[in-house]
Amino acid sequence: MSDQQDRIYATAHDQVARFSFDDTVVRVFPDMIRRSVPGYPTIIDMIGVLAARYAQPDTVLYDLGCSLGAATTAMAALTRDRACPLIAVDNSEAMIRQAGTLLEEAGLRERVSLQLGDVSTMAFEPCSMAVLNFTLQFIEPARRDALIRRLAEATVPGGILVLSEKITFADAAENQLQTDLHHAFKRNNGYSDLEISQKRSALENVLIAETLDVHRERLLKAGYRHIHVWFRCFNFMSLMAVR
Ligand SMILES: C[S@@+](CC[C@H](N)C(=O)[O-])C[C@H]1O[C@@H](n2cnc3c(N)ncnc32)[C@H](O)[C@@H]1O
Ligand SMILES: O=C(O)C(=O)C[C@]1(C(=O)O)C=C[C@@H](O)C=C1
Repeated sequence: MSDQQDRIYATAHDQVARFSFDDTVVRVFPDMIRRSVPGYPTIIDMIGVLAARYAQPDTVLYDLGCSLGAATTAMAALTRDRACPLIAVDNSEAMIRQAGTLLEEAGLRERVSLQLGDVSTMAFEPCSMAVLNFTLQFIEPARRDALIRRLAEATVPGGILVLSEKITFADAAENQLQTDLHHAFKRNNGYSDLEISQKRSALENVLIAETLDVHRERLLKAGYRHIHVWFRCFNFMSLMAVR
């Protein structure tokens, strides 16, 4: 059900509706994210590698805004030797339903607690790794500080937050260049100019990107001690913040 090609914005819409993670998106999500986010497969693989290094026994591993559970699956595969419960959360019913099917097929339903919920209001248990893989950008900016602070408080010493985001740049020319290069990446992956522009309208005021400096300051203020950007391509990056 979820391996179809993304053609959602291929035909002209009179009015482009706000982007939402509904059934239509779920059906094409693996194709959409792979063709829209530069380096997405690498980022997923490396989340597994980071889990192998940072997962501490008897602490939780969180996948927050898990969509179909790609990061959960990568973390589970590389931490089989440790008693770390995995908790995967998303506030889209359609995503959670399909994630349940996929985790079942992968034989992971026992190990993973899949929860429908809002990550900006949920309570966190002591964790050694939390992943926000392209999720924070969809959370209201006014709620971001409190979420990151609560996550930092729940993270055990030596534990990490992996934060992947689309970013903006303070310098207008650089912002334009990186945005153009991202659009060239999408075009090279088969998206038309119409698809690119309609998707962009749909994401307006839904995906609210911030600069790397804003992310860095928020993380340091929340109590993370070190921040390492370990992946960047055009206007997409992933960092790890160490508690
Ligand atoms: C771009 S997708 C994340 C991709 C996923 N982490 C992965 O690696 O494949 C963003 C996800 O965040 C979820 N989301 C957005 N706001 C949320 C919130 N407040 N609480 C929980 N999930 C949220 C969306 O439903 C969507 O599934
Ligand atoms: O398609 C775009 O232009 C995006 O900004 C990418 C992005 C993301 O960063 O999450 C936006 C929504 C979809 O979930 C997939 C990818």
